[in-house]
Amino acid sequence: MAGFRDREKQHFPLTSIQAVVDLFSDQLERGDEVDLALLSIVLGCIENTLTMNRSSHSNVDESKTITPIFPVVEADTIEALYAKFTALIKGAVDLTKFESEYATRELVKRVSDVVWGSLTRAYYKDKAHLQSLFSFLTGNKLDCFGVAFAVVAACQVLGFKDVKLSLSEDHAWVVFGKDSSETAEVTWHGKGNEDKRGQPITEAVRDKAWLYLNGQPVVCTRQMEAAAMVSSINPAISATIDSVEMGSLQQELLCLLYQKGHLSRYPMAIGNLADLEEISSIPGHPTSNQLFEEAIRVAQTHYNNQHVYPYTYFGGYMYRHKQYAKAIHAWAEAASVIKGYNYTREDEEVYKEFLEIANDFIPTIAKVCFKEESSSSGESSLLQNPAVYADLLRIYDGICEWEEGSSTPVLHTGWAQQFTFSLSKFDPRVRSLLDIHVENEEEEDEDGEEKDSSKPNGKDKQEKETDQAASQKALGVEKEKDTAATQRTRRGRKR
Ligand SMILES: FC(F)(F)Cc1cc2c(N3CCN(c4nnc(C(F)(F)F)s4)CC3)ncnc2s1
Repeated sequence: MAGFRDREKQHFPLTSIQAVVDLFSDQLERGDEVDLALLSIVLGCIENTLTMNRSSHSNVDESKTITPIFPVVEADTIEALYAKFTALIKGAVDLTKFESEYATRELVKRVSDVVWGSLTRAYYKDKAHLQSLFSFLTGNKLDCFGVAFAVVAACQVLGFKDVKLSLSEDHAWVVFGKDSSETAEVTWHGKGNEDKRGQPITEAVRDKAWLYLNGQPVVCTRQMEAAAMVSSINPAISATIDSVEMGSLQQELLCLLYQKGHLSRYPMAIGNLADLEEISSIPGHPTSNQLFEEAIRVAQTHYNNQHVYPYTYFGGYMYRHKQYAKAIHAWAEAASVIKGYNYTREDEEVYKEFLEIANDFIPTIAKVCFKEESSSSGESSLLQNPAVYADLLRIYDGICEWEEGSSTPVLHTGWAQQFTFSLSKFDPRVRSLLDIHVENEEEEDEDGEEKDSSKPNGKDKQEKETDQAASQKALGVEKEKDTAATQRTRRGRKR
């Protein structure tokens, strides 16, 4: 049974990032005995010190040098909070009613009610730093991820090894029972939605629903739950300032988890590490590029390519580094994923991602490249590249297909204006280089005669090639030039 014993105590007092990394490393070696409550309280305590009520001059002296400050975390501070958590949970759940080795729906609901019942009545739910057990125990506040995490940590304290955290790209719930065959809502989602705590996630709820990843969520091991806790670290001191020490701690812990193989089924955590490596890469660590590509491969291999964020992470990275053709290609892949979903009112987060891509990033790319073309020798290869134009059509087609069959509309005229603006910046000749094939469908020409499908766009091969050769020659189509990377300021993300 996890507990606050000599093995843990020997790491205290924690006085540096390395000391916290050593504590995590020791815990991770314990396999599924990783003590979630202990680690969450420690991380929450450090985050609280490094990000809350820090006057902006606290560690800047007259010579403007910034002395790094790392809080000293004493054993008895952590032990007291740990004891408070175990007493709250064990005191509120009568285990004599739950004899089985495996959790039941009643047990899970009871634990969720105990956590839920301890929260203060009214507070801003999407404020920062409400994700940890430190926040729960010292402020009685948790965000929606934090409630799900606290339920799993509480079930660990009660000795139920089968209750596991299940994660989508914008929601969290638990699986439990023999073979993790049962599911249960344990927290709320979004604003103005009635919570469904205690209910199972049925096939009807989950199929074609992005919020549940169409039945392909990340079901966590204990070590992956530690990775989720590290991913939920929020280094932000204010809207514009991050704690360097907290960001470094998050990066070192994610890298430790990565090197031990605990991110191998967790695309978003790999993406979070990639984001941090992009801001300040550490020698010996994997590069951002490698990590973004690995996150995509993991989603393709283990989650039937139902995850959107690995592609939008990568697209954002390519966009920031001005590799626009690769960014547009990644967004086309993201659109190919979202088109398989039906949009509902609880999908605002992924709606915002596509809104920014289609109505901000892509029009900006079109403007920048169009300006380049008119200023230089007309050599903006992007706007003359048929592959990029095809990807753009895939993005718009995917978003339209996403809307089809959905209970809530996605598109409005603003989208159409931006679509047409961006498409209009491309050289008209790229269209003649496009072969839009309709996979194994009978094609009919205008008078209803079956068209010879070997003649795409109604032209025979010979005519087609002549057109293409002429356009290619006229366009001098070549590969997108890589341009210098730009430093990215980390985009704070709602958890
Ligand atoms: F549990 C919930 F409800 F909070 C859902 C989860 C979110 C999330 C996450 N995120 C959210 C997505 N996020 C993104 N960062 N960039 C993104 C992209 F749009 F650029 F792809 S998505 C970073 C952190 N990172 C690790 N694990 C999780 S589990």
